[in-house]
Amino acid sequence: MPDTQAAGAPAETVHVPLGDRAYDIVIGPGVLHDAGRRIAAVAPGAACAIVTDENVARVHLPALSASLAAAGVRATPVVVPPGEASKSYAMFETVCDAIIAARMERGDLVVALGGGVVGDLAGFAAASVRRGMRFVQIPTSLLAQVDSSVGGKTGINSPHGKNLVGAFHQPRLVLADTAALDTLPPREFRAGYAEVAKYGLIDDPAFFAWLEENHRAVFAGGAARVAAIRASCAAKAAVVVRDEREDGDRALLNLGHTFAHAFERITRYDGARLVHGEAVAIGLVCAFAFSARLGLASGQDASRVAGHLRTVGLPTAIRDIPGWDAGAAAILDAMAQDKKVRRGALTFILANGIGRSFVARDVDAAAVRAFLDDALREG
Ligand SMILES: NC(=O)c1ccc[n+]([C@@H]2O[C@H](COP(=O)([O-])OP(=O)(O)OC[C@H]3O[C@@H](n4cnc5c(N)ncnc54)[C@H](O)[C@@H]3O)[C@@H](O)[C@H]2O)c1
Ligand SMILES: O=C(O)C(=O)C[C@@H](O)[C@H](O)[C@H](O)COP(=O)(O)O
Ligand SMILES: [Zn+2]
Repeated sequence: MPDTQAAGAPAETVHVPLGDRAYDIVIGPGVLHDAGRRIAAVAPGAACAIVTDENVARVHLPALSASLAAAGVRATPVVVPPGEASKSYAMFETVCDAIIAARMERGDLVVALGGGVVGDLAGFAAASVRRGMRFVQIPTSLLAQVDSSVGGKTGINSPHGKNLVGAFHQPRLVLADTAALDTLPPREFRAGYAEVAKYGLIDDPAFFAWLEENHRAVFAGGAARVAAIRASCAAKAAVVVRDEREDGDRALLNLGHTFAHAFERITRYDGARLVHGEAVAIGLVCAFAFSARLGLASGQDASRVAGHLRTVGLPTAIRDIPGWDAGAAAILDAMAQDKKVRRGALTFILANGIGRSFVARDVDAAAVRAFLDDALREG
């Protein structure tokens, strides 16, 4: 359970001990204003390409630019349109060329200022330009602060599926300014909450129970919110350190995602209909309902998962996706491109109960199809 006592402190650090790729995640209100000093400390003398989106640039780029200028760091902003559609081949090319045009050298930094879209796109550019530049994450959405800024997965989408082109490229530093979340739209905060709940569902039932009790305080901000972010980062860091490149255990972080990524591809990454965290919420409910159907988890646990996510206002059924008209065959077809597929067989993260998730290889596609048929019928 998170320690909310300590959350009043100005900034806290979660260390990610990855040998020569180790880094700190600094969490707290106002850390953005100190970014210049912290960045200059991890990369003395380096210039920065700040990749951000239009929404975030409007509210948070001035503070970052001022902080870098005060620390004597040369910085060039690269601003992309907001939304999942920017995780594209075309935007990847635009961002890489802008970094190169700004004469950024290999030893310079790509700084991602924004949500997971900016983080994944900028990180992949950092992994690619001059065969690998240094990279700093300044996550400004809840989802990015608890998940996407940590662990080094970067990439873009293909029309065939989510995140199908990318690289593992760890950041040198993560600066999570919890005060930056005050400007985040409520829908996006809720979406990020699905990834927070995910950590409880994977292997920490006490954290899930704490969220059931404290979700109002987490949404309200303050100590409970900082505590939830810190606990999420610590949970993710522990898995990443065990299995950086997803040869085994890291797949647990994909709980709900075999479903979620299929929904996102079918809705063509249209954030007006479905954003990633919402897809994850429905995916988590599906993973538990499917586990219950297979006799692994109890129906009670499956209902508890759906009940909590519904309580915070997240969608919990496929039919909650506006304009949904695809059948089980289309969902299965999308799932066939999942990166966890092995020799054509589906891998799911299933659960024996809340906090008791496991990686299930060779899941029977016919069982998935029957489950989806019923889920679509029942709503
Ligand atoms: N690499 C990973 O490990 C990992 C993990 C989880 C999710 N992801 C990816 O992350 C992406 C989703 O990230 P997201 O939910 O942050 O979406 P996002 O980056 O699209 O951000 C959500 C929206 O909020 C806006 N925004 C962000 N911060 C803001 C702020 N402080 N104030 C005002 N507006 C703000 C953005 O402009 C955008 O419109 C997906 O592409 C998903 O696949 C990656
Ligand atoms: O970091 C991971 O590992 C995750 O699986 C975290 C997920 O929340 C995230 O959406 C990730 O991008 C999905 O990874 P993918 O390999 O399925 O694209
Ligand atoms: Zn995710």
